[in-house]
Amino acid sequence: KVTSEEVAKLVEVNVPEPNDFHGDFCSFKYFPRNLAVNGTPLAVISMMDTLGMIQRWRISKETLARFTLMVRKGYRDPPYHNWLHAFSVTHFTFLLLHNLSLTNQGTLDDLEAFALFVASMCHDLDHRGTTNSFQVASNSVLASLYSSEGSVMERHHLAQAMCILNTEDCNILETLSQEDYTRCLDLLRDIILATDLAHHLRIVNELREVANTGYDKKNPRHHQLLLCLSMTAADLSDQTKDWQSSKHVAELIYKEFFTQGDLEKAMGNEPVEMMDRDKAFIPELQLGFLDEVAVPVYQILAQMFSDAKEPYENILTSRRKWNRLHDIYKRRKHNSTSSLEIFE
Ligand SMILES: Cc1nc2ccc(C(=O)N[C@]34C[C@H]5C[C@H](C[C@H](C5)C3)C4)cc2n2c(-c3ccccc3Cl)nnc12
Ligand SMILES: [Mg+2]
Ligand SMILES: [Zn+2]
Repeated sequence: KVTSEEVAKLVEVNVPEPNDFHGDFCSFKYFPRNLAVNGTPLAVISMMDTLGMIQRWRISKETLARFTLMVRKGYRDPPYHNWLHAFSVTHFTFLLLHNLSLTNQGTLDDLEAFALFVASMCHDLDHRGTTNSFQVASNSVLASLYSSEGSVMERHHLAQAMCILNTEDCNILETLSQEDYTRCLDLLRDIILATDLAHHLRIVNELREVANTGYDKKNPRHHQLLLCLSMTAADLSDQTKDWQSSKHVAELIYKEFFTQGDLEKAMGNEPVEMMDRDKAFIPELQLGFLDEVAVPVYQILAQMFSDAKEPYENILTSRRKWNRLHDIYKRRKHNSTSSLEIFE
């Protein structure tokens, strides 16, 4: 799947500093989707090197190169849930670990940080651009495998990550002790399953509790909750960038949603409004998602870590812009506007 030439090219070149990719690379305002896609494998290696993970876990550069290329190849090309999404999620995880210094003061231990980074890369592997409920409704193979446990897609992403780790010369965990190896797989499982937003909604009250009482580094449950919060914050991080970038990403997401809605109609099923291009009013749907799901994530994070204020302020700005768009389009009478017209 990955040629030895591709691997050799990645191994031979010097590992650049993060700022060699862009002056703002280490800042929360940087939009990682602007990086040329052929530069992303090297950027992943540069981020891991900067976080000290290559040395700490004695990862061979060749194994890391092959693993990174295999993960990139493990993504399909739907409008949103592709490798560029996984890369942008991984970049935000890098920002959290690097800018909040989560491992220097023991907020997270080294193995948790490493698992969070690897999970970010792998968390949407082999995504088909359809939701968990669509798997069940369409009786997909993945639903037959996982629907009894729930989080169908997330269990598949985890299985794909395990497959890559079990592939010859791709196992970046091979140098870990038996104890660290076992714990790392458990962490990868918990973190990837936590990317199901239904799971996030189940723990969000507990997250608020921790933010109010204060994070306790001695409490293993607080470590677990912070890993889930960090993963969700990374997964939604496109909404914490500048307005034009956030709007462009929302366009990709609704392209995916509406394609699923078209499929559901073709199957004779009624899609939910969010997936129905004839019914969706995107500014309203976006405001709902920001208020009910996304903004609280960064509010809780900023409450726990003062250095995480910037993404919270950015998503509030983004919300204000969606609100303005909502009012402009709500006032216009012709409600036959095509739902994607707002992206013109
Ligand atoms: C901008 C933006 N909008 C989004 C609007 C809506 C939803 C969404 O899944 N809604 C819900 C609404 C209820 C309660 C739960 C479970 C289901 C039922 C479906 C969530 C996601 C959105 N999303 C994501 C994203 C994050 C993780 C997985 C998939 C995706 Cl697409 N990343 N960015 C965005
Ligand atoms: Mg996902
Ligand atoms: Zn994702």
